[in-house]
Amino acid sequence: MENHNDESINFGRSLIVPSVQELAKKSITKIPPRKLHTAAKEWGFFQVINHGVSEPLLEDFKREVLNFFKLPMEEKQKLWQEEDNHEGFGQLFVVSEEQKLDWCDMFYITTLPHNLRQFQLFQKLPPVLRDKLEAYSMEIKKLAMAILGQMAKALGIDGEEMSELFDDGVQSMRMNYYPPCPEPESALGFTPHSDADALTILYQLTETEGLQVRKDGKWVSVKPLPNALVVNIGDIMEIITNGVYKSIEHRAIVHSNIERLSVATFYSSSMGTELGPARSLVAQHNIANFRRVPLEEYFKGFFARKLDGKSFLDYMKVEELKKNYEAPLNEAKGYGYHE
Ligand SMILES: O=C(O)CCC(=O)C(=O)O
Ligand SMILES: [Fe+2]
Repeated sequence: MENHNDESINFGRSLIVPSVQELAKKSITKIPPRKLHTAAKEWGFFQVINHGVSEPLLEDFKREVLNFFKLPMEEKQKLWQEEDNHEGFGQLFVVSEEQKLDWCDMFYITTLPHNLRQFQLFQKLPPVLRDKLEAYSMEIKKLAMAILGQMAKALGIDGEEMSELFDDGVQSMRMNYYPPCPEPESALGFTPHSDADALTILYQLTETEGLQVRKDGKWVSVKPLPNALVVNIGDIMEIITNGVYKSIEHRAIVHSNIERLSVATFYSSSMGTELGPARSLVAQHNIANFRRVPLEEYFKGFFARKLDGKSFLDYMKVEELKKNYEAPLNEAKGYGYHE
């Protein structure tokens, strides 16, 4: 008898992969490293659902942050930034009177490790907010560690090196309030920038669209999904991965008739560590694309500048360093990087 299989046409084949619908029912720690790797490499931005941060906690934290921004000005004033420290209510990256400002009020606070906290500021927080913030900070650290662990696995970064870098990492939070703006076309809520940290986990508290990501030269909106968290790669991760993952420029736009709120939680490597490409990756790549500096020096340099795209990361690039060496010594110092 004739075998029909011999004649049947096969137009191609594909590797068998798991059902993502089934995968999505499990928690983030089960995301196959390859899927995460592709999202991190191609986009540098992705949303996670079933991330393990409980819905009641997200709701409670949201409510407390909304109330926090509704406090009367006299109350907020007690939590305002001081001349010599940028934690509290106010604005970041303002270095001159002439600079164009963002249409945004923010509250910035270092949450981890405990010894880096400004205890004065913590003590002045409304007690319920403080409780919820503690719980949220812990959960977000767990999530960040799970994602970083999976990324390290996908990249082949040595587990011990990763642990040394991140177990005691620096976590800070930036709560953003974007009020309605009378001229939304001529203002921005948040100027285009990449985040300085390793991994940012952003919680969009309102359903208002506003976050935009630069992808192939176009601004793409990140739609707020209920209970989802937005994850993005920061400059430190670009450096640690020796450039395999890239921090992505993003911005926030504002609207004429509606407010928007978000909380970005930044996770960086530990304070005592040196920032540079992971040694286990440099060994694989045979080249280091970024130089090494103590993390503290990197942060001080970052915060001393006006935010401007990804240009601070360029400073860390080895080619950039070479260019500097060719320049006369006084110009080479002109970056304003050292105190
Ligand atoms: O509000 C947003 O969606 C963006 C906030 C942001 O990029 C940041 O806080 O670094
Ligand atoms: Fe950001």
